Amino acid sequence: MSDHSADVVIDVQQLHKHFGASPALNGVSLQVRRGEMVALLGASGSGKSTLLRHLTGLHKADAGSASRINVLGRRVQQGGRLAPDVRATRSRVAVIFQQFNLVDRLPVMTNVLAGALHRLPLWRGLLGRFPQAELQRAFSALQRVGIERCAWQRASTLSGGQQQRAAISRALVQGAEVVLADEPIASLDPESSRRVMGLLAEVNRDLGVTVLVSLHQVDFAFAYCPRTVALRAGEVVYDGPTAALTPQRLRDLYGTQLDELLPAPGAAVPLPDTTDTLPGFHLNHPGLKAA
Ligand SMILES: Nc1ncnc2c1ncn2[C@@H]1O[C@H](COP(=O)(O)OP(=O)(O)OP(=O)(O)O)[C@@H](O)[C@H]1O
Repeated sequence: MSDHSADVVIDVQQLHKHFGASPALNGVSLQVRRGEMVALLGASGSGKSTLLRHLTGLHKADAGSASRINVLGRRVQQGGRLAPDVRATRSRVAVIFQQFNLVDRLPVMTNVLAGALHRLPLWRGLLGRFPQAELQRAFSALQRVGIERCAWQRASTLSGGQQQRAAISRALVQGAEVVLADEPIASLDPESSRRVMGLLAEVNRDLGVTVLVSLHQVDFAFAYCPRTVALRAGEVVYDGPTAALTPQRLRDLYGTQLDELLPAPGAAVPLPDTTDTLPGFHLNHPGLKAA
């Protein structure tokens, strides 16, 4: 991988994290190249969220440790200290959480436009006056994920799957080069899960966005992610092609934890899907004025 160091957009070296006396990450090293779609697999408590949160500096590694994280060629943190310009890096990275993706009381459109705030003057965000080009971009992003008809609804009225699709729209409006998705399908039904994973795969394939997505369902890793990094108890126990994760290999890696990673008996195989969009919807709402 060192031959392609310019392509490495996520570079984690020797990441150590304790919460109190308990180790959560124990020397995790990981590199992801531009344009990859990688599953971060692991049972509950294996450290997936903790790792993802370090990538944008939401968690700091153990002070004084050898931990070092670079994203998009810029230092995020080293030895438990955040880089002073971490905000600039964050503006190029979108984070999609399992829940709490959106501001409930605001319209979906406003939530999606939040992706544009990093490149606009503060007053525009405060007054809700967005340039026409940004409104158009937000609407196109909602069309892309197939929920433009929900643009003017309060976010709280959307289903979980629709909320995740809105979060993907926001990432598109942001122009994110990297998407970090933390269990984005953990609380969704299988059909919504398929739709959300399909959209992440589409964004990765069509726009070249690098995607690191944590999952605890191995079948979704098989269906959508060519590469899997598997965590167990805060350590990387596998990093390679998802297709090479045979049932025996998974059993060797996870033992009794494997039940948590397998689909329920009889569950449908989550094959990739395409999105449907509704033609003929237009940008037209008095609540947000183009200016
Ligand atoms: N803020 C925190 N304070 C204390 N301990 C924490 C904190 N966040 C995570 N932990 C602990 O760190 C370990 C890793 O947790 P983490 O949430 O990263 O796992 P995970 O793989 O994302 O699990 P899940 O799939 O359940 O979200 C767990 O033992 C957890 O209890």
